Amino acid sequence: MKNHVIRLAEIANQPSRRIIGLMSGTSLDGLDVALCKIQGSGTDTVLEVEQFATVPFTEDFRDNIREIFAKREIDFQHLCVLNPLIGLEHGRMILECLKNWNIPAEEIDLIASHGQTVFHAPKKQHNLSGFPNSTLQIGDGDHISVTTKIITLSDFRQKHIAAGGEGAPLAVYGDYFLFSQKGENRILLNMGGIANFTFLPGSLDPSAIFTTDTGPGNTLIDAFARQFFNIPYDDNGAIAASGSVNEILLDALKSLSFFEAPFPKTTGPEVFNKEFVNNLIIKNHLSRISHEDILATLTRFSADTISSAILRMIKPDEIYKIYASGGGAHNPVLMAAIHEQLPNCHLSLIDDLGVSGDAKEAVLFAVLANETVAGGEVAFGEREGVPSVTMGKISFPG
Ligand SMILES: Nc1ncnc2c1ncn2[C@@H]1O[C@H](COP(=O)(O)OP(=O)(O)OP(=O)(O)O)[C@@H](O)[C@H]1O
Ligand SMILES: CC(=O)N[C@H]1[C@@H]2OC[C@@H](O2)[C@@H](O)[C@@H]1O[C@H](C)C(=O)O
Repeated sequence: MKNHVIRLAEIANQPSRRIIGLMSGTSLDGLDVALCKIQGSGTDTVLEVEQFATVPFTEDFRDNIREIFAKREIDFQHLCVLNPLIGLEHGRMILECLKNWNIPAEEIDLIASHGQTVFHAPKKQHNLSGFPNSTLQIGDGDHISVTTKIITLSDFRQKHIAAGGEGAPLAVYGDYFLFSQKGENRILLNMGGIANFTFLPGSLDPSAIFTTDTGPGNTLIDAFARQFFNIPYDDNGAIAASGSVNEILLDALKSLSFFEAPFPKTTGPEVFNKEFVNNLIIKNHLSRISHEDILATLTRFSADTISSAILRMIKPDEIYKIYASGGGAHNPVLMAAIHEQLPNCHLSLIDDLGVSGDAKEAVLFAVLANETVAGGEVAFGEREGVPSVTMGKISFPG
């Protein structure tokens, strides 16, 4: 047997594994790097987040991604050269983190890399007859593995699609393993560029677990904060708080058919982008609306669509606790608007359950890699959106 296969089997048999989880989301703010110590697997998973950092992208790196990000028409050569470049850059960022943490690379068992989503096109969105659900993450895993000399699992979403899912949300797997609690109905709400939630029933019945994207989290707010105010995001929702919600624009935004479609569903900035909003502004003769009012309206749009998705799912006679994570949990205007519409739900932060909300998605990929290498059967039952599969492709450094 080849040495690297022997090494992988040894890692699988260890009582615990040190796994670096990586996430680079739709906000393009930076690479989230979570060093996790993971013991056991499945619902017996015991997690310790040893270190966490977000390595910010340079403006140049971000612009390079934006050139192809969520666009229907691109320079194909640029996509081709970005795939290895992102892998190399992510590898370099990991080595930088390890140096800062004073941890030698030899002490790390695995890397679990999400990569950079550049396009997401489920069937319900592309509507092309005969074509499957599809999603594309780049940042090649072999380049990460060779750069760091650490066995790397990457490209987790393809298997999910191959097994019948839309490639997202994958958070449901980690959420179920790490955060299920007997007797408490939990809703784990993540607000990144796009928002999604996982419902974890207090009964612990895996067949009742539910997950879906809800629509925009911060992606539209960020896009217009950048365009109007030349800032990466509306810090603490200050600009939105200084404006007023425009009800005509809000109604027009909410009339998109995506919101009527049944659960589970996924989406991305391919749908929720500046053109989508600008077209509605023109169509509804709202060109005099102030920049502050646009940000106030977009913030309320995210809050309303998140809340109404949750309301569609919860039963009026049961009690639910919502645990928020992702960058949107730092926006008090967004959080207050959600709370206002869900008065019967207790709203707090995932940090209360012992994992930082900023680290949660990177941790998820470490948990998924742990399952693939050392897990048992994943028993979610066979139903739409949550296939029972292990995910990720394995790259060896040698
Ligand atoms: N203090 C803050 N005030 C307002 N918004 C904030 C604050 N901090 C972070 N954010 C928002 O959170 C965003 C980053 O969120 P996050 O890192 O969770 O997204 P992501 O992981 O890139 O996206 P996705 O989960 O959709 O892939 C920022 O772009 C910004 O919009
Ligand atoms: C295709 C893609 O990258 N989707 C992301 C995105 O960001 C949030 C939301 O849209 C979610 O569905 C998913 O990420 C998280 C990590 C998930 O799969 O659970």
